[in-house]
Amino acid sequence: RETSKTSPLNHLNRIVAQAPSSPSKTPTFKTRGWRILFGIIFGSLSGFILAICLAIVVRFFIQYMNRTPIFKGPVVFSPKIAPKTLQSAIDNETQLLGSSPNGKYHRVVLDNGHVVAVKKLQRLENGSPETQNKSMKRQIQRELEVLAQLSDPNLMTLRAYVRESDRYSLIYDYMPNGSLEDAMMRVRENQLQLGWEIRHRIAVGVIKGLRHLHFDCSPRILHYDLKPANILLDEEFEPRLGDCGLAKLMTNMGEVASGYVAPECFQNCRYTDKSDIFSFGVILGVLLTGRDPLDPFFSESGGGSLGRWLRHLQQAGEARQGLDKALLGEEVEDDEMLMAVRIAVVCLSDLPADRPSSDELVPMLTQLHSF
Ligand SMILES: Nc1ncnc2c1ncn2[C@@H]1O[C@H](COP(=O)(O)OP(=O)(O)OP(=O)(O)O)[C@@H](O)[C@H]1O
Repeated sequence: RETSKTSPLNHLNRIVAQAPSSPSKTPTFKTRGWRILFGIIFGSLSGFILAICLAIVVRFFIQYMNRTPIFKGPVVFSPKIAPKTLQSAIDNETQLLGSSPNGKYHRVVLDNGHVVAVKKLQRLENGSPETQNKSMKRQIQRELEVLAQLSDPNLMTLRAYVRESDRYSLIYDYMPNGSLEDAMMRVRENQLQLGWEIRHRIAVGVIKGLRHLHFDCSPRILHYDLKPANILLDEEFEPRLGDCGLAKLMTNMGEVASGYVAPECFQNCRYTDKSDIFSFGVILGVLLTGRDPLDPFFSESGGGSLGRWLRHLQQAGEARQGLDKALLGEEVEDDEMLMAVRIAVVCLSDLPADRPSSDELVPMLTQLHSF
């Protein structure tokens, strides 16, 4: 009945109104869905990023709080040294043992009668900003702690150190027989006789100390400055490597010991364990020939260096002529020494890859007689 009252136009309007929603309204629903989805993704993403940032901040804060403090004054690793009296003993030091552009060695007698060797290093002139300076001091501190942990009969262990501002003093055991440099000088001046047995023992001890640094320490330690002045001799002439791993504290590395530095260090400043082996080769050459690698003889008529001279003699089958006259004697020992010359020549190869490792050299040198 109502239909009958409605005009055709109204009827049409009602049909349009009751018709299912028009296609123009569908995107509104979809957009809302996308918005919700986008909101969820954005919310969780920003929450995730915020959590990461917070974790980083907390981590840095914890790291900052746990930072190793930078020690000033004496840091002692040996029960034989009293920190309280160490500083005054160093200040009153008397006997100078050795001196180089990197610092000075003194013999110091402590209050309790214990004798130590103190290396007073040159002031660190880094001129760096305070923060960099601090991180450098922290790094040096960590490295000194590693050197204090070294425990091998053929290495000088750091017993203590004292830091005063940018100056470090390193304390080691005092070695009554001085260094191999001192000993070889006395040998050349006929004030000391060192037979092959002792020289061989010194060579074996040096390579064992080097093997400990190269293969037993993690990360491996390179010596960087292996030379007779850094090989100390105890009462039985057993050698101990001194100044191990002090590269960061030495401001004049390489200048002093040019006769012992491997060629690649001059050419491309690349220092590896094989560069230490080259220095060992020169030391073995010094023990066998009794000559100083800086002897003018080598530049005048020895082919330019101890290594080239030894190689030339060995290739010509005349290695015996290179041996220290004071060593020549029994035939068995001569054979051992000639084998040692061959080993020295390989260690002095120009290419680092051609040199044996310290690990290979220990059995080669200890079993000379079996070759
Ligand atoms: N622990 C020690 N006991 C006894 N004498 C030592 C000891 N350490 C060093 N010496 C003496 O000091 C000398 C070395 O002095 P120093 O280290 O200043 O010279 P260097 O090794 O040529 O210098 P650098 O290594 O800084 O280039 C050795 O030859 C030795 O006589």
